[in-house]
Amino acid sequence: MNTASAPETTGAESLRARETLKALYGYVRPHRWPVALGLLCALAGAAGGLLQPLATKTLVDRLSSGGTIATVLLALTVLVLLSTVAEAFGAYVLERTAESVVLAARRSLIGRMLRLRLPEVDRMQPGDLMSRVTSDTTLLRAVSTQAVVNAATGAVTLVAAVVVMAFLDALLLGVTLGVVAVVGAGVALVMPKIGQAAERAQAAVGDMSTGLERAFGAFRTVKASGAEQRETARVEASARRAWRHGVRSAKWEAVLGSADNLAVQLAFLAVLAVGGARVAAGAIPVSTLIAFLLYLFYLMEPVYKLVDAATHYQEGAAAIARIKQVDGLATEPQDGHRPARDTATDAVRPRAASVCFEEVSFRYRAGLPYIHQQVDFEVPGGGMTAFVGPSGAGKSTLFALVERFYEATGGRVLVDGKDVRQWPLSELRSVIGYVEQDAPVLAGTLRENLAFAAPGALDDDIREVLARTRLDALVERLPHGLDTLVGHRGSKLSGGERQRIAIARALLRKPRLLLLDEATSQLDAVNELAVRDAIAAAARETTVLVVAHRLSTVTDADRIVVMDAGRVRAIGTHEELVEKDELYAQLAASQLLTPEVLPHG
Ligand SMILES: Nc1ncnc2c1ncn2[C@@H]1O[C@H](COP(=O)(O)OP(=O)(O)OP(=O)(O)O)[C@@H](O)[C@H]1O
Repeated sequence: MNTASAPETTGAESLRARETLKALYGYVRPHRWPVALGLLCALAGAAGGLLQPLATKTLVDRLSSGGTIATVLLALTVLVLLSTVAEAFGAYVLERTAESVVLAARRSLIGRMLRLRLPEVDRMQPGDLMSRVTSDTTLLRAVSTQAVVNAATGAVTLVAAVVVMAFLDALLLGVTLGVVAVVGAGVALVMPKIGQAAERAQAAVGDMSTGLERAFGAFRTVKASGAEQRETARVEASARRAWRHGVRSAKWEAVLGSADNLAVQLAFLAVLAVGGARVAAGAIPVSTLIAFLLYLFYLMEPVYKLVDAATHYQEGAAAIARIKQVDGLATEPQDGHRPARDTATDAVRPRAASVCFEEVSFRYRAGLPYIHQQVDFEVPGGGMTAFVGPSGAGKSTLFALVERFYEATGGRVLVDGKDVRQWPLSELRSVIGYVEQDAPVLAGTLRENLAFAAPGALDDDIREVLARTRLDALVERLPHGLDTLVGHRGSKLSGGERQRIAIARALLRKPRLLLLDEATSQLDAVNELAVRDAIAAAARETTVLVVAHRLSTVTDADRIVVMDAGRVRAIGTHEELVEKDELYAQLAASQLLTPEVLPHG
């Protein structure tokens, strides 16, 4: 058997339990006073219940001795009313606090999500990450408040009832505890199964979100590929898995739910038998047996509360484990710099930034092949530098290293002569305008999209940039102008419009370094010419780096860097490279720029 790993597993589990309790305490701590108030109300309600059997005993005793019962009845009524009000108020305070706990957990998760490092997001599924915010946090609701209070009131009232029962008759108490202990042992065995099922159900909910996110992310492709049914089946499979584990958890919860009842019923029978014999023998009066039996049923409540608390703890522990997993993911450093520079109102004209790669090697993760090896080039401030080369050569990855989405495995990337790792991250990014390959547009209005990277942009600046990127005609055409909604991922716009919006967004930032990754690939000839003019104008005051497949768009560049298989092959102007670099000459020839250099033969 697997004896060697057994102690290790147990150790890890007990550590997990400690961590879970610590995390739980972390969630409850800021709300300790409302939780204490809820607890107090619950205890007041429970105390009312605890006194009821004693009052009943007094009532029976008075009846048997021919005394009046009006005062006792009145006291009983007041007791019932007060304990009901206390319980209701306590329940409200706790529910309110539970919502606050969920909010706090969500805020902390949301705050973390968008600061995650790119490599972490690469290896996680966005849908699963989202379900931790939307679904897992809801499981904290019960465990952080109701379960805490149930555990406390359950334990206190259980002890109080046991003490009173001990005074009534120690032997009967012994019988009761014996039965409860046997059932309790069974409960302890079942408990971890609920936690396990809950964790698997939550993971399946995460998979479900991932499946839906995947399908909506390529909605048109899904439809065009006739893949609706397959994708539906995929998501449904996760939904069924969540159902299966949910049902498994429900099964064990039902077993537990009946356990408290079973314990009390069995104890009732045992007490009835033993107690009956004791009454018959004259060892105890009948009123004591009645009071004891009433306490026995009263025990049901604290036992139920304890079982309920333990069940919620198991579910909550599963959610906490998934939430804490996000806490374990690496985030980008936060520095004091303003996240987005209000460049629109900057009085000082920004300086063009230089870029230098020094012997840079890079791979996305240990174990994966190297994308860059010994990449070495220098781009002075200003002008336009183009990166060309076959697909997969590592051109876009260069930009990812400049933005410090990923960090070089070896060598240094310098912006303005300073290693990007020495720059405060938000300051580094605030000097860069970046148009990524797919030119994403976000759901919202056109204005929001344009001002996304420069929230303080003035209307005049927006107008100027719109004209430079030839978007002014589009804005006039749109029903609500700049305030028109562009749809999910800009679905209501054409590909070329989306690209021009992405370029306008980057220009509006007035960057010192502009990174354009295949930014004009979807533009028609007229728009492309206009946008190229806008980029050329930007290159007079900014350093512009472009990745381009169509060489026609970069022949005017001040320098062209030819990349191949993660290395720099050659650097020069178009004319120089046509002369000196075979790969570039072939690329140029295949794009009909220089038919005379087509390979001979
Ligand atoms: N996040 C990532 N994780 C792992 N590998 C990646 C990741 N992004 C890109 N790659 C791999 O890195 C290599 C270089 O990609 P990159 O996007 O830099 O190439 P490129 O020269 O810009 O290509 P293209 O011209 O087709 O856009 C590719 O082989 C790609 O599969």
